[in-house]
Amino acid sequence: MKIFSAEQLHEADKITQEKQKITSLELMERASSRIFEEINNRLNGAEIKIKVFCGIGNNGGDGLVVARKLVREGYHVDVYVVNYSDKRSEGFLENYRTLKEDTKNWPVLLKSEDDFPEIKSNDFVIDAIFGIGLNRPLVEWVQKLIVRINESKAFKVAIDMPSGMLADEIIADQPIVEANYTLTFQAPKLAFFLPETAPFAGNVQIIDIGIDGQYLAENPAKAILIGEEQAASLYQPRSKFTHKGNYGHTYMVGGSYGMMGSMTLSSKAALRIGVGKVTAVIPQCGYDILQTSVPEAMVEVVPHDIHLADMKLELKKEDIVAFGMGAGTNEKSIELLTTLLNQVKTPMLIDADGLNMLSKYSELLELIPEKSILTPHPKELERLIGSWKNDFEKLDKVQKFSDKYKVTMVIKGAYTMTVSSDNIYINTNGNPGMATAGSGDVLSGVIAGLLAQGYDPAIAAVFGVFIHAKAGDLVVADTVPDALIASDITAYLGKAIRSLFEKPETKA
Ligand SMILES: NC(=O)C1=CN([C@@H]2O[C@H](COP(=O)(O)OP(=O)(O)OC[C@H]3O[C@@H](n4cnc5c(N)ncnc54)[C@H](O)[C@@H]3O)[C@@H](O)[C@H]2O)[C@@H](O)CC1
Ligand SMILES: [K+]
Repeated sequence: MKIFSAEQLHEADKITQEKQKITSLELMERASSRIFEEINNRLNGAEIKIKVFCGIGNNGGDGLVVARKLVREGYHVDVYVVNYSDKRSEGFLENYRTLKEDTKNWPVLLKSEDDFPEIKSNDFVIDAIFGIGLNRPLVEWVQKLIVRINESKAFKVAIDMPSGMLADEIIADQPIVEANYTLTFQAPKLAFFLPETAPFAGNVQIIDIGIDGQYLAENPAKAILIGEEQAASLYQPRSKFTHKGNYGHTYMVGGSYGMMGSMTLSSKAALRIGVGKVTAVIPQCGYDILQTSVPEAMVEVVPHDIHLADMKLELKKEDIVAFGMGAGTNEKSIELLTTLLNQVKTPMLIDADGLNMLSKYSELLELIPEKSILTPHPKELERLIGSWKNDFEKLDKVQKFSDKYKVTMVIKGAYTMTVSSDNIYINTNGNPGMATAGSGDVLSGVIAGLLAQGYDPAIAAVFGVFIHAKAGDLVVADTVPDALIASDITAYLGKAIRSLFEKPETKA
């Protein structure tokens, strides 16, 4: 699913009105009716006090329409107009008039802190103060109102966006409504998925308001949310008349004394995702460990007992090399990475300590083979690209890094983002149980295994991240997040792929 910028969404509204020959007011009525239906379905006539906070733009207009419909349905509704400016939109003014005429429900005008109503924890708050039009810092009393709404602990539903949040940037230290639900129009917004802002959106539900399909199809997305259907379309099924040579050979290079588990986890995951052959390249101390715990893998040892050291690998031109899992940053290990970067011409996967080596010796960055995949967690990312002032700047820096070095970056987190030059792919499945030792090693094995099977690197990253997270979700469906360990993810990789092709009624 595509994610558009606020500017694109404003344009999409306009084009929809032109093409469908409807007024802005009619589109607002349509959109807000859908919001009303969602809320009404959930409340189901509950005797609850509803407080609707409306701004004076079109988001406020939506709030007024929803309020009018709730009043008509017999709910107890109080409407507050957050009068932050005199520039009321036509959609607001028209619906303000209708609400008053139609329901005799007079909104309360809020102009300062003195006017704030008491909000109780059992109230139901609808936030229609700002939507995608918010583009500058809020005046102080409106900030205080948002803080007051949050402190109330009332259940909060935001229309289109939680107020205070911008779709495409962040204003430092500005409070944002902590919504339990965000009912958002037509397309998700990028801010819903970034670590700093995502928690404020709560559960996001997309409300289809019939925006022009051609606009949505033809305009470039700011980012893409990867869903099951799309993941399924990326999968490359095996054909009958093939042998292991058709499924690639991946060299997993890493490990050090005490960290050999990284190599067993990543090697096994590469095999489980379907690679033809795996060779683990490890220090001598890991020989028995690897041979015993991953009998399907071949093992080559480097000329050192407890850490990696320089050696020449006999690679075929299509072989894939994954470097860094559990490697440590010993000088000798860096020599091996340098040799590999000079030798390998196919895209590599670089993870963990491999990334730390690249940060420490930035001249190595120039040697990374084109289309390689880097899989940093936030700390490793910071060492690579420097610090950022907010998540939007981080994405911008990652895109520039990806462009400069022609690599795909997998930014690991609750919502993992894969950045390949202009494209940002967002993964939302996965669960907190996956925040556990070794889960990144499994991901490296999965992506390297897909690369070796001939997946295009960006696709190997996107599909690998999706399947890894899906496997984690299937594990948790059978247990609790706390109990998940990394090898469980590997064990469920097959089920994760199979789940993409199961009919909805047979799905777990
Ligand atoms: N016909 C349409 O265009 C539709 C619009 N819709 C709603 O309209 C919303 C967008 O409406 P608007 O563009 O009117 O914007 P908002 O209602 O989000 O904001 C109102 C106006 O406030 C001003 N503003 C921005 N930051 C401010 C600040 N810090 N302090 C004071 N004023 C500030 C801006 O000029 C902005 O236009 C969407 O989020 C959605 O809820 C929906 O009804 C769907 C249809
Ligand atoms: K809102």
